[in-house]
Amino acid sequence: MELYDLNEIEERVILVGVQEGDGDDTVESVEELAELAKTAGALVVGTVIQKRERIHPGTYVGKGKMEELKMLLTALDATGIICDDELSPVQMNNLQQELDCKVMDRTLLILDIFADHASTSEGKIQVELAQLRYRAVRLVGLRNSLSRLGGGIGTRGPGEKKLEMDRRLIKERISQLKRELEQVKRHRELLREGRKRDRVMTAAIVGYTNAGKSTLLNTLTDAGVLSEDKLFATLDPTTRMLELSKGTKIYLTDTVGFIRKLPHHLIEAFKSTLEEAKYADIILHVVDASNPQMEDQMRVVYDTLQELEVTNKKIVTLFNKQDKLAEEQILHDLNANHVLRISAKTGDGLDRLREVLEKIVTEDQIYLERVIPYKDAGILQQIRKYGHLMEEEYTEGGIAVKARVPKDILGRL
Ligand SMILES: Nc1nc2c(ncn2[C@@H]2O[C@H](COP(=O)(O)OP(=O)(O)OP(=O)(O)O)[C@@H](O)[C@H]2O)c(=O)[nH]1
Ligand SMILES: [Mg+2]
Repeated sequence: MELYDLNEIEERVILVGVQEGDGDDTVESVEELAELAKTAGALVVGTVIQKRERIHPGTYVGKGKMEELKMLLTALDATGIICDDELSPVQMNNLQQELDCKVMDRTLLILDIFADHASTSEGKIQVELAQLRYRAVRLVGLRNSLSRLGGGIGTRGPGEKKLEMDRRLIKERISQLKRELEQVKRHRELLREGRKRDRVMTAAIVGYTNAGKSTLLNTLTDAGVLSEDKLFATLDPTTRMLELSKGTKIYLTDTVGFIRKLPHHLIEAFKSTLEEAKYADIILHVVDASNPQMEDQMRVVYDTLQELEVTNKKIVTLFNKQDKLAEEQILHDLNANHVLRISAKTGDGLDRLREVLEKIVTEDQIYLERVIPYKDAGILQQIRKYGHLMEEEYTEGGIAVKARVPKDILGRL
């Protein structure tokens, strides 16, 4: 009989951050690291922040802090530390030797959460790829670190559980995963092309993790996507059709959330998923208006969109979770176009959102009033398929129609 489940080991961790120069968001970043640690199932028992001109290239923190950490580890009975930046292989090894505890970093933590939440084969391939790339250059440090508890953070994932893989095997596995990903990517492209051929616009729901993106999709379309008060609840994009008014439709795609210091390996591996926004016509940017870090989070979203080369889109900014705000917290000066206050949870403001979406969709369409000869009745089918047939009247001279059609279709009619 097993006395304890290896996955349920209690990890007691100390969070470590370095505030470089006059950087000012270290505290917030470390608070978020605590959320990530919680999501990954660890118990945060302490936090250490060091101010330094720059991160120590060999040991992340300086000598003095290292001594402090050693004492804290014993005093707090901690099993490991989590550093708020991605550690180089050298830093990881040195910390491991100096502190003689499990050494983790922000990237390992995020990869672990992704690994835990990946459910589709595409998600799993992407996570494993990102994990292997991260591990490949840190084999020694990770092996020493992760073998300590025999489980927990850093050991979750679709791939090989043991870290005994050698570099050559990892390389082979990486090429295999890349080939598999190529296929999945093509499949995703086909789906996208299919939607494009339908002439139905797509809106991508993007935003910081936990902003309420999935809740919004669920409230609007009954999509039944998992929404949770956890970071990165969603990894795989879900697309649903939303009927705006009779005949006007739009596709909505829920996407993986963004976070500050999103590991480079993840961006690379998740490119095909993250790129859903790149091929959308409209960006619905969901913001958690109840979060004190709202502005920083919005900036991270803009930066990430830029990195993914998502440009020239119509953006609708949605200040969500209004139901959580006190009257004095509500911003009253939101007059800019396409900025709305909503509650995805209560449904407040969503009628207005539907109106805005309808306006955007119809902006791209041209109003048409015309009598179509009976011999060209096929045109009606085209209008029904690609546009919005508002009225049809059968007269002597032909069919009198009032309709809206996408600009690029007009020539064909
Ligand atoms: N009070 C309130 N809570 C909300 C609202 N919208 C979402 N939430 C809550 O916020 C949490 C996160 O919601 P999700 O919809 O999972 O957020 P997400 O943006 O999809 O998050 P990830 O997929 O993890 O990136 C859940 O606990 C929701 O119930 C809202 O309008 N009001
Ligand atoms: Mg979600």
